Amino acid sequence: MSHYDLIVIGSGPAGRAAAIQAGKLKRKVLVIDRRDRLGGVSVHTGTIPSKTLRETVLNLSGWRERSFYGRSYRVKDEIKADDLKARLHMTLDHEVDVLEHQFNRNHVETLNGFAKFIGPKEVEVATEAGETTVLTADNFLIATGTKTYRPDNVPFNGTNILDSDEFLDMAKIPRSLVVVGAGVIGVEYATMFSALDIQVTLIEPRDSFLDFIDKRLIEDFTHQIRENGVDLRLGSAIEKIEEHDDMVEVTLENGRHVRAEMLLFAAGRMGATERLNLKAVGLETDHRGRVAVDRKSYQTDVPHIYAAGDVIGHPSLASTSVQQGRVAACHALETPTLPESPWFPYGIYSVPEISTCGMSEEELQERGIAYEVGVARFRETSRGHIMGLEHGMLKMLLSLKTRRLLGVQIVGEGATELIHIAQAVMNLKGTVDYFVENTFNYPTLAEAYRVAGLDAFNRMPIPDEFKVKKEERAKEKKATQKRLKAEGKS
Ligand SMILES: Cc1cc2nc3c(=O)[nH]c(=O)nc-3n(C[C@H](O)[C@H](O)[C@H](O)COP(=O)(O)OP(=O)(O)OC[C@H]3O[C@@H](n4cnc5c(N)ncnc54)[C@H](O)[C@@H]3O)c2cc1C
Ligand SMILES: NC(=O)c1ccc[n+]([C@@H]2O[C@H](COP(=O)([O-])OP(=O)(O)OC[C@H]3O[C@@H](n4cnc5c(N)ncnc54)[C@H](O)[C@@H]3O)[C@@H](O)[C@H]2O)c1
Repeated sequence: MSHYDLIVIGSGPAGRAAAIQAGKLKRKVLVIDRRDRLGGVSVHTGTIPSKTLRETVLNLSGWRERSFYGRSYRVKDEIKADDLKARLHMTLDHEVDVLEHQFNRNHVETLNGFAKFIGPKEVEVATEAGETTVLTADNFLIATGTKTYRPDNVPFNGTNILDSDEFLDMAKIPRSLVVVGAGVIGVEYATMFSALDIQVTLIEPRDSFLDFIDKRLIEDFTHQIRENGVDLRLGSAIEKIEEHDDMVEVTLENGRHVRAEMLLFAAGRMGATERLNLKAVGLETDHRGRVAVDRKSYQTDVPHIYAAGDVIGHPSLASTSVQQGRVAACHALETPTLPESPWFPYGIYSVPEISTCGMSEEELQERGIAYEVGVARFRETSRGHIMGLEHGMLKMLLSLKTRRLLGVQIVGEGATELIHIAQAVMNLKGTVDYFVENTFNYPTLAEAYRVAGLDAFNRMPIPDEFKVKKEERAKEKKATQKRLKAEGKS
């Protein structure tokens, strides 16, 4: 029976980062994944495919050029499912290739099969062929991520009533699409397909959506997506979903009906822990199948078993999963490491993009923090004119007491890249003065930071150290007059 320093269950971003970290520390590490290809949800059905699809949609539809050439401008007239899939396969193959190479270089062993605990330091791995292997380790990392939430009353059929894992496999692009759930997944896919000129209805039972984003930004975003053709129905709980003559019909509790060729059900995800047999190690999960951990070390209640990534819940991002996996491996292998920074960005790859870092205006109000706001619109920047941007804004929130940057919210082109300036300034404890003192490349969208910074700066009280004292100024004036007189110039 093989024994390891660390066994990682799941090869998504958390498992991958943990395994490579263990390899760098020259420890014996094994990654088990039930899929025959490494990479997890992130590479195969989540982050990478959805972002590749977005890029393909924007390129083939000519979306970014339409403000110059009109709404009917297209790079390719008839876009088919195969056009979308071609680039997807190339990107995924490349991602898997890079990952396998990284594992090889770092002596990370891999095994394909379903893992379950059979004892505190023992897992059994079952292959698809029905063979089983038992392996032991000093430490374990549960990085099994999530699976889609599929309630029994939704008649999933794998063809036109799909969850988000199946969605990218569609045989044909529908002419009309209903997306249920205006969470991050629902909003991203709804807006991407709307950019392909597909009639999209986005249904959300609650009266609001993406509540962790600043309300003003969401208002701007809602206006834009409605203008782009998304039929957003908030406060619309679903009574039933049925299939009639190749069409999907959604009956809403308010009595209204929505019909479309395809339905995407994107109402959240559940921790993939059901088959791990966590009872065998004395661990429990919450109602969504998630495992509780100490948020600094990622240790579960069983000290040699760690958990990281989506399986521990919020924030459930590939980006944060990577950090968590690395920190967990270091802790398990008793190696000091740098902690995670407090401020990390959210990126929503909708059309248009949204990205935020730090607090929203609502959060500042709840906490009773006195603040000032600075706003810049992309159409007011030269880069925005060059790119033909009609929309897009950056909103900056600053403490009136300390002048520190507390939050930045961006909607529009390049938001997910631009946000890292805010992240750096916030983590380095920067103030509004940073944006006023520093020169930005011109013409860039990043210049919006300077514009928003100045907007707030002009309304903020000037700190004492910047104020030129009256007496000092009078003294200076006198000294200058004296000097000029002595030089015979006055
Ligand atoms: C459509 C979509 C788009 C997304 N877009 C973004 C984005 O743009 N940016 C971002 O940061 N995040 C995004 N995310 C979230 C991101 O994909 C997840 O945060 C990330 O994949 C979580 O990584 P993880 O390491 O927890 O595991 P996962 O990537 O979920 O991988 C877990 C792996 O464990 C395996 N596994 C499960 N159970 C077992 C078992 N018992 N035995 C063996 N193997 C097992 C699974 O097969 C899987 O391969 C998106 C998610 C989705 C669904
Ligand atoms: N760009 C990114 O970072 C990115 C992209 C996609 C997904 N993700 C991650 O994936 C995870 C899952 O995303 P998600 O959008 O599926 O989940 P979510 O929890 O973000 O959103 C689910 C939405 O569905 C609604 N809903 C819940 N039950 C419903 C029901 N029965 N009928 C109709 N609507 C219902 C909820 O009100 C909510 O608005 C998120 O945690 C997110 O962080 C991240």
